[in-house]
Amino acid sequence: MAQTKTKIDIFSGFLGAGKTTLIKKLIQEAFGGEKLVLIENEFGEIGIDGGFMREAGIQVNELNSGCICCSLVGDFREALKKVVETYHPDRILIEPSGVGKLSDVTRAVEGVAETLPVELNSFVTVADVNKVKLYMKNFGEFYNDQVSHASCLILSRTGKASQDKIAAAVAMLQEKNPTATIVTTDWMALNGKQIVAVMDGKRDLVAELLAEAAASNQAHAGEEEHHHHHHHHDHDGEECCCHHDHDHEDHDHEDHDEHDHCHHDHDDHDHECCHHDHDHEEHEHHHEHHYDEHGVCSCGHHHHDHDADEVFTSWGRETARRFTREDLENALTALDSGEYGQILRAKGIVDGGNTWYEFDMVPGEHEIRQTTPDVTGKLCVIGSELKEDAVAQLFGV
Ligand SMILES: Nc1nc2c(ncn2[C@@H]2O[C@H](COP(=O)(O)OP(=O)(O)OP(=O)(O)O)[C@@H](O)[C@H]2O)c(=O)[nH]1
Repeated sequence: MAQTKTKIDIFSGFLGAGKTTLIKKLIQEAFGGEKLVLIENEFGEIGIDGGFMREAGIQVNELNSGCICCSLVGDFREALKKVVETYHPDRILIEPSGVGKLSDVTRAVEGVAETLPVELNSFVTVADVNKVKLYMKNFGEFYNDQVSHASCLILSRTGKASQDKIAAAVAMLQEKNPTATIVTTDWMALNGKQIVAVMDGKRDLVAELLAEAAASNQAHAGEEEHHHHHHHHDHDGEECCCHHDHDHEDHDHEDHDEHDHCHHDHDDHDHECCHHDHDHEEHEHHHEHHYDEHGVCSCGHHHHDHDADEVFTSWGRETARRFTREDLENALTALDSGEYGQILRAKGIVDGGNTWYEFDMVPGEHEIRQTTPDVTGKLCVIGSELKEDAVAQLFGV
């Protein structure tokens, strides 16, 4: 009798998009009775979601050691293999880091699928309807990869969004991914089973992606390749002298019509091999690297993909400090001011004295909820150009 394959579903999406929320909904409403394993890869030093999921009795394997795209070739494949061999689950849900590239994850899954009884079932990307434009522009290299490689795009927060906002988001997403089904209905109005039916509906795309991933895996195994492929040369020996890949293909030339203000000049990283700042946003306009048509910088080096940890910083602390709701309100409001860098995500769980609080923050909104005690308080803040000392001071830790 043929062995039943473990289905793998990947839930990609930028920081704070709603991946965990969606996964929880599907676990409750659609995957009942199945033996599930959730693999989370949080970008950050402190895993917050793991505890929440454990409460629901779901096996969680956290890989907090940086982001998935950095540790992909080693850790991630190993973790996936271990999970399959140890638990033989019906389904593995993978939640990559919000700043992971979906193409990296699917490639790794495909690598594992060659030797284990697993099949890539779906790869969805959750996108906050309010942030599509902003993130496409500022973090396109990561964001657009997630959008363009998805078999299904699921918009979050559409319940409160205007028709125009939703239509604009859909148009931008369709430009990057014309074939994916886009779920625009507020999740609250849908049953998880309806969402899963859409996720499962794009088998032709799965086949396409598998073929693409297989070809890409082969290319990885081979020697050097053309500059615009999404390859990680740090694994096969070709690095820029700054030890990072640089890929500029996703940088657009749109004008700055939003008030977004991220400046990726990487002051705290030594990226000046060619005596130019590797500034991801500014060179949309200044082209300080002077690339020729082969993608070779004037410093004589190829520049390829950025690793997430070049662009995003995560700050995390475990703390026994007590916070009132007001303390948290003030801190989360201050985080959104721009004074602490461009904060993209904050979450945590803290002792509130008579109760405990957990909180979530994405640009423009935050939420504080009462919760049950944890073993200690945890704080996590992710952003670009994060002022870590100031953040620590803000939380008084
Ligand atoms: N109103 C509303 N809030 C949402 C929706 N989706 C997510 N949220 C809220 O947004 C915050 C972040 O959601 P998560 O599900 O943790 O997002 P995530 O993509 O897992 O975030 P990371 O942990 O950064 O990877 C939480 O406070 C959610 O309650 C939605 O569709 N509507």
